[in-house]
Amino acid sequence: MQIMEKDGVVKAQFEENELKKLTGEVSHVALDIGGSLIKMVFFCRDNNCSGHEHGNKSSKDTNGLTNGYSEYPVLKGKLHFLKFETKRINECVEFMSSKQFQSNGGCFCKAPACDKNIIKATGGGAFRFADLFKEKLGITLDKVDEMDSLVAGVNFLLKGVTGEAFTYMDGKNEYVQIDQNDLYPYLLVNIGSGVSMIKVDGDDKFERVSGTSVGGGTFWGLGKLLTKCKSFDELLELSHSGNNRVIDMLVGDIYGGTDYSKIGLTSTAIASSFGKAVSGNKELEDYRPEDVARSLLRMISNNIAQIAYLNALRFGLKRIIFGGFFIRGHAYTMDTISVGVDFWSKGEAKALFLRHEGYLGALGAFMSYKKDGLTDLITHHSASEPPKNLSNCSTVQDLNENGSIECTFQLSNWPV
Ligand SMILES: Nc1ncnc2c1ncn2[C@@H]1O[C@H](COP(=O)(O)OP(=O)(O)O)[C@@H](O)[C@H]1O
Ligand SMILES: CC(C)(COP(=O)(O)O)[C@@H](O)C(=O)NCCC(=O)O
Repeated sequence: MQIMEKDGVVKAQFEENELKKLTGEVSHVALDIGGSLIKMVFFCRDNNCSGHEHGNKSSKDTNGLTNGYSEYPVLKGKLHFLKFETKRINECVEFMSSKQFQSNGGCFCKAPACDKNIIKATGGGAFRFADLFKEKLGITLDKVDEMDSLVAGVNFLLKGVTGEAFTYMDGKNEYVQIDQNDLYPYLLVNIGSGVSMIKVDGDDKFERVSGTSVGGGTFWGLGKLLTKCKSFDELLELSHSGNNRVIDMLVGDIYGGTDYSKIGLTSTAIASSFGKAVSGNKELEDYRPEDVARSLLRMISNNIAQIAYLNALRFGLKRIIFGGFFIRGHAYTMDTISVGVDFWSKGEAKALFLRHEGYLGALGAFMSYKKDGLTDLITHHSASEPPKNLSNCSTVQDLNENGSIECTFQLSNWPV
């Protein structure tokens, strides 16, 4: 069985041998099955951790949990992150089956409300693939609303994980510690296949205020057609060496090389994305795929940044947090978005990015185990070091090494 793609986190944590060691140690799996990717978050107890932190010292069952104690068990371990392509959902199912997630995947607990073959799932695929999970794994997907999950996920990260949020501009990233008393309001812009914009005013207080169908799916879909790239990462990589000016029509192209300063446009500003393709007798083959990829990435990122800014302006929000796997920690994408937000807001609004950008929904679905007795999920320290300077790497992949999150939680529905 091949895992479609291992990002830095997974590579560091889940080489085959490591995966074998995880058997029987995994609990509380949550899925976010989106239009493009399946994101999985699961908790794995530390090997050296018995699973019962405080209270009685009597014998433990095979799960490392106590039998018939008056105290609730406290589990210590890590949250791990993994993703698969939605079109290859069978690989996800095979992975879960091989790790026997169906027998210990839901929860450790025995309370009726917490059946071990029920797992939390969000995203459209929680509806679309419910029968598949039931049929192949005997797992029932307990559906959690996608917007609720995104907000719960981002709030968890912003409150609990040091080094999670950062700004990115001119090749430099800066880690931002957000004061928890000054977290709200903010605009969450989740760039998945499509884009959702959510005004967040409190822990469970939010409103989806806007969205656009021109998102990550558009970039990858059009990019695939126009460049013949075989993978998303190949398309991103290609864009790295491209020059958008070959295809984009700049203000200077229209104004004879000069700025249009009266309305604040420099000669190098893009007047019309892909606009140059109209003039001349060039066919698609006459353009370098890297230039096409670059123009496309710039067009989509700019457009999202502009809609995000307009929504921030609409509600007087100063902080715009960008999530979703479209960003992929890609330097040029983040730079384009940041410059766009800065330019249109005249420096008033700030774009923030997240290290676990693509896992907001899955984390939020994971948090919803709270309702079933998982309480006090406490993170112990940061995912790892705060972001390094990104100037020499094209994606945040390097950053994500050891991106698993150390935590403990308590199971309050453990039978006494
Ligand atoms: N390995 C990948 N395969 C496909 N798309 C990817 C990949 N990595 C990043 N992406 C981008 O991420 C987008 C999906 O982001 P995601 O937040 O997972 O949304 P969804 O929930 O719609 O799947 C894709 O449309 C694409 O732009
Ligand atoms: C329908 C969705 C919430 C699904 O989420 P996704 O799988 O794209 O992450 C999202 O694609 C979206 O918000 N689309 C934009 C629709 C619109 O506002 O025009």
